[in-house]
Amino acid sequence: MSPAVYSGKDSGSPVKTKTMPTKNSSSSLDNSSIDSSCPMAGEEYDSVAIELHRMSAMMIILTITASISGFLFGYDTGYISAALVMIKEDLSVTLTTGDKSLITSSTSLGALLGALIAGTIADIHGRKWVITGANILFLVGAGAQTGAKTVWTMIIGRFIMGWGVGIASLIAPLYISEMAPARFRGRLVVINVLAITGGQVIAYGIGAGLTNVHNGWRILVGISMIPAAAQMIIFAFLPETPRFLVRAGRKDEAKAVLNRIYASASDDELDHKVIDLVKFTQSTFPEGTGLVKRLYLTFYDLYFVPGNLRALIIACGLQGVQQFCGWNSLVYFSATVFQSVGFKNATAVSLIITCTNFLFTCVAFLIIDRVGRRRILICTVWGMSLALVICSIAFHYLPPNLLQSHGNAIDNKWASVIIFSLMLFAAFYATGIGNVPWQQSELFPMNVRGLGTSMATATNWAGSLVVSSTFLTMLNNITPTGTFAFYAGLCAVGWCFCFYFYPETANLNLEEVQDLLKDGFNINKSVENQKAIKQMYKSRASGDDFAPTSV
Ligand SMILES: O[C@H]1[C@H](O)[C@@H](O)[C@H](O)[C@@H](O)[C@H]1O
Repeated sequence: MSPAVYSGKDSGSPVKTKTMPTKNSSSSLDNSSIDSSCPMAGEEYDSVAIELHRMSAMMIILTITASISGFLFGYDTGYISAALVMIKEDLSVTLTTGDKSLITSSTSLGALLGALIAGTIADIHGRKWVITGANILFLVGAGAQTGAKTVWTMIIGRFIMGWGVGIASLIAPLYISEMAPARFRGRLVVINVLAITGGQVIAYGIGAGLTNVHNGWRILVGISMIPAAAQMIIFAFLPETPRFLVRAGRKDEAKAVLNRIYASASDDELDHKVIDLVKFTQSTFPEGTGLVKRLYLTFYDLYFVPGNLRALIIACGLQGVQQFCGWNSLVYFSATVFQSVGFKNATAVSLIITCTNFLFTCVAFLIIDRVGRRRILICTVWGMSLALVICSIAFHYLPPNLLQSHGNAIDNKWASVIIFSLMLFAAFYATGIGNVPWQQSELFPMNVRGLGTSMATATNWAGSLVVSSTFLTMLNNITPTGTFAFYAGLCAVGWCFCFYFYPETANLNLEEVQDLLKDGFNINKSVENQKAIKQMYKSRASGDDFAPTSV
């Protein structure tokens, strides 16, 4: 594959021949104007040009508004750590380990189910309305928990909210990546991850502040209804993605949306962009194919077209590594762990860990397009393993019953090592595997993107479910030392997966990713191609090395 040189006629890629744009195109895109028989569609043109425009303020508004979904994902998974130590007897009983595991994992189970259907619903009804649907689930779930008087009401509330979380976790990055100009896509998707980790920090912060407030956890849960309601209202006024509109045959509307994203683009450039999208998104199903047949064909394409299957293996594998490294055991239970080893304000200590996660997601934001996804993972996943080994050793030497013997664990040197090692773990995690898997939509061609991202997101939540429902039992049965050593081993396996299966996809456009995966995982080829592609964008964008990812 020769990097970055494609025919505008064939690929629809932003990286194409340097033929100049046509001057005679119509601004109105009826169906015939973008039919392949149309003269304009047959001309060669410079489709890099539109990608070199500055990003509009509208794109930033869209990204921030969509990222409220990420915030809710983070907040709703984050507050449970504090809530579990605050609930005490407010649900009529003292929570057992089983109750805590169920309350926590019911969200992951709901999210797993939500993620499974989200991609298909988004393909049928559009991305925008799926976000609204997730908001309704957030509101109902939070309402049920805020007023919960029993453990089961709490579990059901968390389960309903989980559906919202699962749907939102898939749809927000999808919405952003389908809206984003190619060269800003990597970073814009990381903004959603910043919102997730920021949401976790805020949940922990409010949790720490409300620790001693009677029924404070109800306030903590209730607060989540504000952003959910706000996003629902704002989204009513925001557009669908151009891709969905094109696929639905609403090309003029798609062009209008593109006009708001590429605010300074010429009419010609916008028309050609729509033509590109048509080539990418047009349905391959014969006219009149029913829903069941469509689903069957999409499944078939995803699992039996080798390139798609490789994309699926990578996307699901990365999401699996993200979850089975054990990070979320800390998000959900760090306060419980710190409390059990004798920290006085356990939630405040947990806050240090989530803040580290947030700060290093900012680092990822700065380097993801520059350094590349693969390189970041190869350089960070081994560090997670190392940090967990240190943590495991420190737990081994930590005196039991620290609370009774010392008053506060913070005075113990092994306790400090635990905090330090978990901060190190969080830093390595957040820079790499915490966000790279959310770039998943760039791996799939449009015809299997909804289903492919559903499968990958479901893998994420399945991992989260397993971790959240087994972590406390593991602590009891194989001790914290054994538990963290186990996760260190899984991180090592995760590193091997990244090394052998994940090619570098940064700076590639969609055709290049598909092409790359067609006949193998092509790790070496992908790494070699990077320099040439970066160089090409640098010269075209006059020194801007903020290169594109995919269409
Ligand atoms: O990308 C996010 C982020 O890393 C969060 O901290 C974590 O809780 C989520 O599971 C993950 O998907």
